[in-house]
Amino acid sequence: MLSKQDQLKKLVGEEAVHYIKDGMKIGLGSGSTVYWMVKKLGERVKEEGLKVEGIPSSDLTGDWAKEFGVPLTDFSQVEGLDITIDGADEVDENLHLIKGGGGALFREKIIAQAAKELIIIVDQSKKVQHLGRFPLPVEVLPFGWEMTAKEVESLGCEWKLRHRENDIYITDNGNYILDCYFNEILEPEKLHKQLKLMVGVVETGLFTNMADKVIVGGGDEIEVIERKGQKN
Ligand SMILES: O=C(CO)[C@H](O)[C@H](O)COP(=O)(O)O
Repeated sequence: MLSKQDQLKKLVGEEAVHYIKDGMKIGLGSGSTVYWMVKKLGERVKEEGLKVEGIPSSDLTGDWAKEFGVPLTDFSQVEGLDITIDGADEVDENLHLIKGGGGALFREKIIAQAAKELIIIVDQSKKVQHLGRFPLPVEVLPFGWEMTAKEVESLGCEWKLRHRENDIYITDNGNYILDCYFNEILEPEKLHKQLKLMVGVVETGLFTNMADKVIVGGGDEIEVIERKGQKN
């Protein structure tokens, strides 16, 4: 029996598959909402003979794609993606996002940038006025991470080095993650740029001005929020 939140994740995950057309190259995000999207996409591939290829943003998503029969490719074979569908940890009123709760933010950003359209799928609990209540994941190089953490802290946050059980969490790229407690991020673009200037920072979980559509599940309803204005 799925929890109410998981029912909403399933609802929006399956809804997003309607935006996928025959022949598309698709960026496959990560997380429990994306799980439902990949599963439904696999059904369409089997039942309708849909010809699509996906690039997964994490090893786990790649495993799901194989399990559900979604053909995979990589960036040595394709020049770009038609669409990327991914979850998020927070979405603000301007469709800026925090991502990386599952630790896949770097590859998620690559597939988000490579796509003509980025669709984000969330349950209503992810909608916020300002980003920052969810700790911002920042992927950092293991070498000298302690120095990088001090630099990050100077921007006004507390941080925790992410662990999985008793071990340091290692991303699919072999890096560490600092979960940064800013509480309220009023200028996400500025903060992202400040962090990216730090030599030990690989990528941040701030996805600003990237989402084209956010599909939000709430109650029995689905709300589709479209971006206003041009992308950067
Ligand atoms: O950014 C992510 C992983 O790095 C996920 O998209 C985000 O954490 C949302 O996950 P879920 O759908 O499980 O709530």
